[in-house]
Amino acid sequence: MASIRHVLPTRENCRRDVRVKNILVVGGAGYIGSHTCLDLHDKGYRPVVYDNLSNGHREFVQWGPFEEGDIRDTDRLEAVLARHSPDVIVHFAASIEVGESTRDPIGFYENNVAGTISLLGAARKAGIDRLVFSSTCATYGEPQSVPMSEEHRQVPVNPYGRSKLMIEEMLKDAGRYLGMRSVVLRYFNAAGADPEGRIGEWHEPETHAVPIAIEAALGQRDGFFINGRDYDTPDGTCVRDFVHVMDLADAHSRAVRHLIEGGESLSLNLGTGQGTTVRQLVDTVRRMSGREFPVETRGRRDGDAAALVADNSRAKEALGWSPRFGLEEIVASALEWHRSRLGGEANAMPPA
Ligand SMILES: NC(=O)c1ccc[n+]([C@@H]2O[C@H](COP(=O)([O-])OP(=O)(O)OC[C@H]3O[C@@H](n4cnc5c(N)ncnc54)[C@H](O)[C@@H]3O)[C@@H](O)[C@H]2O)c1
Ligand SMILES: O=c1ccn([C@@H]2O[C@H](COP(=O)(O)OP(=O)(O)O[C@H]3O[C@H](CO)[C@@H](O)[C@H](O)[C@H]3O)[C@@H](O)[C@H]2O)c(=O)[nH]1
Repeated sequence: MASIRHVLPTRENCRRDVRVKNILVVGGAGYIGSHTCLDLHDKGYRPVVYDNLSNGHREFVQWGPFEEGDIRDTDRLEAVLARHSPDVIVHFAASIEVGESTRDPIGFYENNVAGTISLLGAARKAGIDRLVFSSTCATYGEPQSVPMSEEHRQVPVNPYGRSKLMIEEMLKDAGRYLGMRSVVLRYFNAAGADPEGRIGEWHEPETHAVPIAIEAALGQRDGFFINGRDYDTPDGTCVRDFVHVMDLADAHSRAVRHLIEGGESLSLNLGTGQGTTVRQLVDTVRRMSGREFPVETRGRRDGDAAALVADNSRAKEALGWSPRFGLEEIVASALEWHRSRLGGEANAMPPA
C-alpha cells in the first residue's frame, strides 16, 4: 500500500489556485480542528484559532495565530473578529461526549447551543456570513437504513445529538432570513492522526474506540472492553464508519473554498461508506501493533446504534471530496502519534 505521505496534497500544488485568506477556526486547538488548521495552512489559508482550551491543547496551535477565548464571550469574539477579519468561520467548539451529555444536558445546550448563538451574533455584527459547522451522524438517531444519506430522518437519541440538530436548524434560519451561507458537515467516526506525528487524537478522558485500543496495545491500559456482542451485525459488535481525520480536514478546506467561491448552503455526510465492526477494529490494532492485549466483552453502552455507515455520494459530488485513506492508514497514523507521545515508555514495553 502507498505511504500516506505520498497522497497528501502539497502546499505547492494547492497554493496555485487559492488566495491567502484568514479563516477563524473556533475550537481549532482540539482534535479535528487542529488537523483542519494544518490542511488549511497547506492549502494557502491563514488559520486563526479561537479556543478556550477546555479540551484542546495549546501545543496543537502551530499553523497560525492563537486567540484564547470562550465562544460564549461575545465581546471577546467581536474583538477577535475585528482584529482578523476572517473570510469564513469554521466552527468546531463544542462539548462532545455523548455519555456526558446525558449526565449534564443543560451544560451541553449551554456550551453548544448558547455558544453558537453567541458566535452567530458576533459574526453578524462583523458582517461575516459564511460558516462551516461540525455536525454529526448522531443527529440521525437510530438508523432506519444503512448506509445513511442526508435525507435520513433526524431524530437524535441523546442531548449531544439534539444540541447539534438545534444548531443545524438555526443555521437554516440564518440562511433563510439573514443570508448566511453554511456548510454543515456530519462526520461519522473521526480517527487517525497527522501522518507526520505532529498532532493527533488527545481527549481527556479518552472514550473513543480507536485511541483506547491503541492505548491497550501500548500497555497504557489493561485491555479493551467491547461494549456489547449481541447486535444484529456480522460478528455481534457495533459497526462504525471510521474516517481519517486528514480526510475530514481536506473536506473542511474544500467547504471553505466552496463558500468563498459563492457556493450555496449544503449539508453533507463525511464518512468512507465502509463499515468496520468493533471486533475488526481491535483485531486490526493487534495485528498492526504486533501486540496482543486482553479483549473482554461488557454490556451494551447506552445510546449506541448497531450500525452507522455513511452514504457519502453528496459530498463527493458537491465538493469533489473523496476519502483517500482506509482503516489501515488510520491505525498506522494513530499508532505513530501515540508512540511519539509516549516516547521511550512505549518502546521500552516488552512485546506481549
Ligand atoms: N470526534 C468525532 O468523532 C466527532 C464526530 C462527529 C462530530 N464531531 C464534532 O466535531 C467537533 C470537534 O470534535 P473533536 O473530536 O475535535 O473535539 P475536541 O474536544 O478535541 O475539540 C473541540 C475544541 O473546542 C474547544 N471548546 C469547547 N468549548 C468551547 C468554548 N465554549 N469556547 C471555545 N472553545 C471551546 C475545546 O477546547 C476543544 O479544543 C465537535 O463539534 C464535535 O461535536 C466529532
Ligand atoms: O472502550 C470502548 C470504546 C468504544 N467502544 C465501542 O466502539 C464504537 C465506537 O465508539 P466511539 O469511538 O466512542 O464513537 P461513537 O460513540 O460512535 O461516537 C463518535 O462518533 C459519533 C458519530 O458516529 C460522534 O457523533 C461522536 O462525537 C463521536 O464520539 C461504539 O460501538 C462503542 O460502544 C467499545 O466497545 N469499547
